[in-house]
Amino acid sequence: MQYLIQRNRETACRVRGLRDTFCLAARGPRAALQAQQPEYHHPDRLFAYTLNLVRGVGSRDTSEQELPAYAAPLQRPCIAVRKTGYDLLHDPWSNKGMSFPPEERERLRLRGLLPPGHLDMDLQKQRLMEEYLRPLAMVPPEDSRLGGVTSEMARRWALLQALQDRNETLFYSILTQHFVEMAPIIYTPTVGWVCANYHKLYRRPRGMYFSSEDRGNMAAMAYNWPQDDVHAIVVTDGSRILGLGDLGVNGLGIPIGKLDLYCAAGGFSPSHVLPVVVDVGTDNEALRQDPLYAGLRSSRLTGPDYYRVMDEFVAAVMSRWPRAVLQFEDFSSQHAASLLERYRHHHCVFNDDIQGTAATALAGLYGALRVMGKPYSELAEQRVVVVGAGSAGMGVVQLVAAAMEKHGLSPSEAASRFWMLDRKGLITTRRPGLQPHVRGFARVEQSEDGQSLLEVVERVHPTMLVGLSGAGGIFTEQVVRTLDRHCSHQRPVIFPMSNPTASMECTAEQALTWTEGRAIFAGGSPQPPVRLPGGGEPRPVAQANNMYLFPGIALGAFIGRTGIINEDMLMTVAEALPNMISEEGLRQGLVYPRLEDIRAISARIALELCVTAHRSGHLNGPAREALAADGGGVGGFSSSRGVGEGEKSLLNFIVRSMFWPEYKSLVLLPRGVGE
Ligand SMILES: NC(=O)C1=CN([C@@H]2O[C@H](COP(=O)(O)OP(=O)(O)OC[C@H]3O[C@@H](n4cnc5c(N)ncnc54)[C@H](O)[C@@H]3O)[C@@H](O)[C@H]2O)C=CC1
Ligand SMILES: CC(=O)C(=O)O
Ligand SMILES: [Mg+2]
Repeated sequence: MQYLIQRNRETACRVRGLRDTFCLAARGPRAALQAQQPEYHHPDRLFAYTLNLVRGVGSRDTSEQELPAYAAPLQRPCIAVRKTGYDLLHDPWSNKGMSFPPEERERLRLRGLLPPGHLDMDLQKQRLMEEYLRPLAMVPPEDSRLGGVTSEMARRWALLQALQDRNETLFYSILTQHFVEMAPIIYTPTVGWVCANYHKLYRRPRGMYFSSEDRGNMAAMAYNWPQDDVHAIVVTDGSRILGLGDLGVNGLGIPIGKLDLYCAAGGFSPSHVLPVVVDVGTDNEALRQDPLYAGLRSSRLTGPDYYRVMDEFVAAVMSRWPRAVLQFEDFSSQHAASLLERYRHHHCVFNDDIQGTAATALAGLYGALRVMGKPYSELAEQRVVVVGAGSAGMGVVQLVAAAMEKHGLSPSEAASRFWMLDRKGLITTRRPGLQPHVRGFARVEQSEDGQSLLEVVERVHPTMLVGLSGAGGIFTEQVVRTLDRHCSHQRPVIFPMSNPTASMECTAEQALTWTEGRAIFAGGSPQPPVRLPGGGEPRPVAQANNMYLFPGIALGAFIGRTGIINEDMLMTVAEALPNMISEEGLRQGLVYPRLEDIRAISARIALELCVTAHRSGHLNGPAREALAADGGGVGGFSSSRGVGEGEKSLLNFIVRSMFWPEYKSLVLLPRGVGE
């Protein structure tokens, strides 16, 4: 028997080169097992068995009586692996994708690296064969909800996704070079289609999954992620993905898309960002019934249970990566604002839909004033109708009102410049159960409660119309023409900001046609240039999307170690962005700077955020030192505000800190070094 072990050990060591592990594992009662179970005479099988003992079972105090129970898993053939976690998933010889059973996920440190659901090999084959036989069958041109995403866009997404899985440096090099062309492929609108179909498109794991079934384990799970130094995390609970509603764990596509922009536009390194979905169930019945759906099939947690899961998640990731910026993305309004309030004072968190969108909308409205040759202070004269009183709409109203106060209005005067509508129409103080932050902007004329958008526009004569409802097409021809007719002393400003394309409240072509070119327009998703009847050059169209700001906000907060992101910072970046519009852009009616310059824009936004943070004592680390130092100049911006010497130095520091995708020399570390 001793001889048998010796022989097997030597063979296994020779074959596998894993002597240490094997020798450790081969101590104890394995000899008896070999005597009883001839299949363990094969070195691979003996090795796998002993390895399993080391990893899990074997950590217990074993005895010969227990051997048959230990032997049970080995009724099925097994192979030896040395890799665990992320490395194992990316090893094609051992990877099983979503077929890893729960005990292997635990033992091999895969927990959190795969969706919580399980697919057996039959389902995996079925999914592949469906696509094999009907390529891109998931793109239904007739599905108006996802309109705007063609099969060609889906094909390009798949191509880029496969490249990103193989070679991130090449992926980001191409993406930064062709940003304007490719942003609609990796981000809105294509990402909306991707999320709706993520359970069919899923190939390789990307990011992390925490679920309500992981309660009690999240702090440990965070260590399954292979990177010790994460700089930015984008998390969703999948409850409100763009204007597409509850998509459960499929929503992970959004944090992935956002972080692609963090890297391409904001200069974060791809190896230091982490996309996450927290799976608390889904109320999307169609997904729950779909055999390929990869998330929990229970209905969504709510109330204290929900917050317990989120608290544990935030504590887990913030304790492993305390310097990371944590961005909340596409949480339904039921939880978005309360989550932000819950964590914003203790961690560097921000909600992109509330805060990033608010700053972007305010920047666009200032941009519209610049297009009209008016000063920012004219904002206080505007009459603003906002359709959609959810996270995004309320965030916008609050920040724009704060800006009006800066321009001299009292809080009540500022509130009186807004008319908010939700799916029940105009919101007045008559509405029961209004949350305090909505009540402050509810109209006091209670008899008008529930008025339609058309009635409001007819009566109020707004100058600015913002859509954040997710309700595609509700800026009808009649609404837009009425708005235009009553907007005699300035051009009407129309921002249908919902995403993806089919959820936009109207298109650029509609708004410009119905107003005969007078509208100053910006839409949530990209729009092609519009050629108006009567000829002339096609008019380029601005995109009112928070992608203009969130990469720079996160970059500034991370580099400046600000610890918080507050309203002052949002206000500053909103004021800075329109200053980057070129004179030609203003002539063309563009309310945002050129998207081609997104990296320079992000660097500048990061600078503005850091400078504001410095004023309130929130700037820390090397960024604060850089601001105090003299430095050389950095070019590339058209800003009306000059940049002082300290700021030049800080801008240099920011630009130098940004990831740039290029191949670098790789060296092989000798064994033992850096381990
Ligand atoms: N362009 C951008 O940067 C951003 C765009 N968005 C878009 O804004 C939309 C809303 O996002 P959230 O506020 O987070 O969602 P939410 O679910 O919190 O709020 C939606 C609001 O729209 C209202 N609404 C729905 N249907 C309506 C209708 N037919 N008429 C009037 N109001 C209606 C709802 O009552 C609710 O008040 C989404 O489509 C999202 O993609 C959100 C963030 C950023
Ligand atoms: C752009 C974005 O964050 C949204 O549509 O939700
Ligand atoms: Mg969003």
